[in-house]
Amino acid sequence: MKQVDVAVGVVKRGTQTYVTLRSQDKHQGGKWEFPGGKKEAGETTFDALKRELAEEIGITVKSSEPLILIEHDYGDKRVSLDVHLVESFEGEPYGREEQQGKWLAINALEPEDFPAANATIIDALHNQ
Ligand SMILES: Nc1nc2c([nH]c(=O)n2[C@@H]2O[C@H](COP(=O)(O)OP(=O)(O)OP(=O)(O)O)[C@@H](O)[C@H]2O)c(=O)[nH]1
Ligand SMILES: [Mg+2]
Repeated sequence: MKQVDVAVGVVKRGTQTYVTLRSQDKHQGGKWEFPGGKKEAGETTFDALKRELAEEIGITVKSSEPLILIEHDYGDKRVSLDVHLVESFEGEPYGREEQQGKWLAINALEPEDFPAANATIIDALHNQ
C-alpha cells in the first residue's frame, strides 16, 4: 500500500489557526486541512514545512515546534503526519493555489470537517 510521510503545519496566531480547503480531486478532497504536504527525499520535516507553507499559503516559516506524530491508515493510503506548531512566520497566509483559506478559533475546530487522522491533532490542540 501507498505510504507517505507528510509535514503538517498548524499556523497559529493567538487563539486562531489558518486552515485551507482541499480541492475535490485530491485524496480526502472537500475537507478542510492544515497546510502541508509530502516530504521529498532527504528533507527534514522543517525543510518540507517551509517549502509547503511557502507554496500553499505564501508565508515564510521562521521556526516551528513538534506537536504530534500521527500514523493513520485510510485503507487506500497510509499516512505519517509529522505535525508542527508554527507561531513564528512572516507574511499573511492566503490560498496561493486558489484554494479557500480562513482563520478559525482553535476551540471551535470540528473534527468532522477534517480528514479522519486530524481528530487526534484537534484533540492535542484542545488539550494544550
Ligand atoms: N496537508 C495535509 N495533509 C493531510 C492532513 N490530514 C491528512 O490526513 N492529510 C493527508 O496527508 C496526505 C499528503 O498531503 P498533501 O496531499 O497535502 O500532500 P502534497 O501537498 O504534497 O500534495 P500534492 O502531491 O497533491 O501536491 C494526503 O493523503 C492527505 O489526505 C492535513 O491536515 N493537512
Ligand atoms: Mg498539501
